[in-house]
Amino acid sequence: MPSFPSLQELNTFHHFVHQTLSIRGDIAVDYLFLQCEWKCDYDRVYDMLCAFVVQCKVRKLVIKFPNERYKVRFCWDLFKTWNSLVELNLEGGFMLDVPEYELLFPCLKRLELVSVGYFKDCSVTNLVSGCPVLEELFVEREVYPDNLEMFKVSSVSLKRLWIAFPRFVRGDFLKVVIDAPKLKYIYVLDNMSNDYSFTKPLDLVEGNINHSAETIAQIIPFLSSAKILKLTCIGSSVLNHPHGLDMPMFPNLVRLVIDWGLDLIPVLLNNMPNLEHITFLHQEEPLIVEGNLPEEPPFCLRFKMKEIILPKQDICGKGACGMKIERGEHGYVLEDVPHLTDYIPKLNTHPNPMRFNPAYSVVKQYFVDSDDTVPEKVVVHKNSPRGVHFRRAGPRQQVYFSPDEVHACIVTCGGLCPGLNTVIREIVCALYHMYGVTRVLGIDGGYRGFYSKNTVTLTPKVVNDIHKRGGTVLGSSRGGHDKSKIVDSIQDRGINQVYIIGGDGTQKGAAVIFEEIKRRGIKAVVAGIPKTIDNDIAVIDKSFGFDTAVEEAQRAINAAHVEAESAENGIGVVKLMGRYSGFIAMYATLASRDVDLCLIPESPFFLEGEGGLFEYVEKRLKENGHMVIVVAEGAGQELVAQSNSATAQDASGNKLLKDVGMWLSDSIKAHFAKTKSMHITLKYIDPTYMIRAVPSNASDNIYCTLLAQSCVHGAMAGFTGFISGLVHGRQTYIPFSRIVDHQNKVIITDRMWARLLSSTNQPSFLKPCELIEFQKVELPSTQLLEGESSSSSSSGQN
Ligand SMILES: Nc1ncnc2c1ncn2[C@@H]1O[C@H](COP(=O)(O)OP(=O)(O)O)[C@@H](O)[C@H]1O
Ligand SMILES: O=P(O)(O)OC[C@H]1O[C@](O)(COP(=O)(O)O)[C@@H](O)[C@@H]1O
Ligand SMILES: [Mg+2]
Repeated sequence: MPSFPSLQELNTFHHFVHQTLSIRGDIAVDYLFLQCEWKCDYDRVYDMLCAFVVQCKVRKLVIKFPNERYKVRFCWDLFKTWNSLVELNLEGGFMLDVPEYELLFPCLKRLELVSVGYFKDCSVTNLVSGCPVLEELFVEREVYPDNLEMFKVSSVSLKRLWIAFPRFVRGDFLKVVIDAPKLKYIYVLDNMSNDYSFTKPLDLVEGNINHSAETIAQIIPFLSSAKILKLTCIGSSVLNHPHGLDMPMFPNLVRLVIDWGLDLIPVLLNNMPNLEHITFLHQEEPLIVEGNLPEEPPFCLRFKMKEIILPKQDICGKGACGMKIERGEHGYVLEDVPHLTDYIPKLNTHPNPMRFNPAYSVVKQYFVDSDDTVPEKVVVHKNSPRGVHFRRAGPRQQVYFSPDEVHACIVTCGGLCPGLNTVIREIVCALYHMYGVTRVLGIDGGYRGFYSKNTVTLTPKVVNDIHKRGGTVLGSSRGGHDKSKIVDSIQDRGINQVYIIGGDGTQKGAAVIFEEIKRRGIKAVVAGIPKTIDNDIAVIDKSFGFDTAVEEAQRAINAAHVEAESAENGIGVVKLMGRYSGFIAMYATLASRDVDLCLIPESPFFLEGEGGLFEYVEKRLKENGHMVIVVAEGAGQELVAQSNSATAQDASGNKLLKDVGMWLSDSIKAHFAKTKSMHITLKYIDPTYMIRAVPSNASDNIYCTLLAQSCVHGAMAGFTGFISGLVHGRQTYIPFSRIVDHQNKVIITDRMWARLLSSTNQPSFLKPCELIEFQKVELPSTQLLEGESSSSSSSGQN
C-alpha cells in the first residue's frame, strides 16, 4: 500500500462509499469501523463519513488513523450532528480541537480516545462536557507531545474512567483534574503527570492506581469509599513511613492489592475494618513488619480476613504464585490460576485490541467480567456450600502484551489425537486475527524440539488447511523433557507465550516449565491445552478428539459385527485405546448397541469358572450365534502379565502395555479348542492407531477452536500456569496443579457404567463383597456434595 493514495484511488473509495450509502438508504447501521492505513485527504473522508453516520443512524463508530507526529486537525463542527452515537472510539492521527458546545453527543455512553492529540487544554474538557449521558471514558495518551498542560474531565454522568498515560514524554508538568461525582470505577496508569485532584468526594466501588508513591498519597483520601483497591507503585516507594501519610478510613474496603509502603501495613489494616482479602505483590525486602504495631491485632484481622496472599519471599516460603485459593461466602472457593503480576508486579496493561475488531464488536458485552467464575459442581442441595469454582475463560478488557511485543510458540507432545492440527491452526489464527500478533513459532517434534531442532514459522497461510489432516504438522514425541534446556531456549529466543498441547504427562512437564520461568522472573506465560484421546484428564467435561475417536471406533465395531454375524459362532474382538481409562471403549459400546461385552482397565474381570468371561461367551453364542467384544488396551493387564512377565516403559515413563486384544483372542480360541464345546470363528481387529490418526470431526473442530481461542485470550490477559478446559459447557482456566494431581477414570459404581452393563447384558465380574469395596473407594466425584469424598474424578457420568 503506498503511503499516499492517488486521487484516483481516493475517488474510487468515495464512489464506493456513496454507492453503499444509496443502497443502504436510511437503514440503521449498528457499527461502523473505519481504518485508514495511509495518510489521506481527511476532510473528504470526514465528509463522506459524516453523511453516512447521520443517514444510517450509526450507534457505534470506530475511526482509526495512522498514528503520526503531525496530526490532522479534526473538523469538529461536523461531528455534532451525530445524534445517534452511543459509542465512539478515536485512535491515531487526530488533533482534537473542540470548542465549547452545550450539547455534542446527546446519547454517547462510551468514549475512547487512544493516542489522539489535544489542541488546547479545554479540548478534552469541552468534548466530555458535551456528552450529557457519558458513562465510560477511556483515555490513552501517547509518545508524541501535544499542547495539553492540564487534563480536566468534568462530567455528572461518568461512572468509569481509565487513564493510561504510560510513557514519559515530556518534561512539562501535566495536571489532572477530575470532576465526576458519580464515578464508581477508576483505573490510573500514569507515568506523565503527578498532580492529581478531585473536585468532589467520590463514591467509588473500585480503584486501581499504578503511580508514584507521592501521587498515590495525593489520591488516597479520595478513594476511601472503595470496596476494591489495587495500589501499585511506579519507581521506588518513598512512603515507607507510617507518619508520611494521613491515612483515611476505608469503611467499605473488602479487597486490597498493594506492593508498597510496608511500614504502613499496621495503619492500613487499622483503617480497613472490613478488609477480607489482601494481596502483597512482590517486595524488594522481606515481608517483616516492624515498628509501631498496634497493641491488639486490627479488627479486620481478627474478624473479617479470609485470605492473605504473600509475595515470593513470604514467611512460609510458599509464594503467591502457588495454588491460589480464594474463599467467599457460603463455601465459595475459587481455585484461581497464576498471573504474570504474581511475580512481576509492575507490568503495563493495554486496552484489548479486539475492541476494534468489527466481527467481535457486534457482541453486546464482549469482554468477560473479571469476577466471572464457573462452578465445578452443578448439582447442589438447597443448603449445600457453593463449592469450588474456576475462572471463566474469555477475552479481557485489558491485556498484558502489546501485539508487536508477543513472540509465541506452539508445541505438541505425547501420542497423537484427532484435532491437534485444528488447535494449532486456531491458536495461530486467534493470535493473528484477534490480537494482531504476527510472530508465532512451531516447535518441531515435542519438548526436545526446543533445544535440538529448528523451529517452523507459523502464519495463517501456513496453517490454513491443516485441520483437514490427522496427526500434528509440528510432530510429537515422548521423553526429552529437559527443564533447563527448554527454558534456556525460551529465554534465548525471546519467546513470551508458550502454548503446550498435550496430555497428562505433557501438562506435568508444562507445570515444571512454568515454575522455572517464574523462578527466573521471565515475562512469559505458559498455557496448556489438554490433549488426550483417552479422556483421562480430570475436571474437564471431555478432551478434544474424544468424540472423533468414539465415532471412528464405530467403523471397527461395525466391521467386527459384520464378520461375526456371517460366521457360525462368530466372535469379533475390537481393541480400542485407553491406557488407564476406558472411556472410548465405554462410549463406543454404548453408541453402537452391537457390542455384547466391554472390558475396561477400571473393571476387573476373570476368564475361568462360574460368572467368568468364558461362561458368558458360551452363553451368548448359544443365545445369539455371534458376539462382539470391545476391549480397551489397558484392560486386564494383570491377567496378561501372568502369561508374559516382561515390563517396560516408554520414553516418557509410561508403562508399556501388553497386547490384551491378542491375548484375549488367543485365550478364547484356546478355551474352545480345549473344551470342544462348540466350533468358533474369531476375528481380531486392532484399529487403535487408525483411530488416532484421523482428522477431527465437525464437533471436535468447533471444540478445538474454542479451546485454542480461550487459551490465547488467557495468555494475552497475562494468566499463566493454566490449561483451558470445558467445565459444564463453559470455557474455563484451570491451574496445572489441579489436573496433574490425578487422572479421570470411569467410575464403575456410577450410572453410566450401569447403563453399559444393562445395554450389553454382560456380567459385572464382581462378587457382592468386592462391589461393596468398590463403592467405598469410588464415590462419584464431580457432583459430590459436602462431606462426600472421592479418590478420582468422573466425566459427567451420572
Ligand atoms: N512428570 C513429568 N515431568 C516432566 N515432564 C514429563 C512428565 N511426564 C511426562 N513428561 C513429558 O511430557 C511429554 C509427553 O508425555 P507423555 O506421557 O508421553 O504423553 P501425554 O502428554 O500425552 O500424556 C514427554 O516429552 C515427557 O517427557
Ligand atoms: O504407541 P504410543 O505412541 O506410545 O501410544 C500409545 C498410547 O497413546 C495413547 O493413545 C494416548 O496416550 P497419551 O495421551 O498419554 O499420549 C494411549 O491410549 C496409548 O496407550
Ligand atoms: Mg498420558
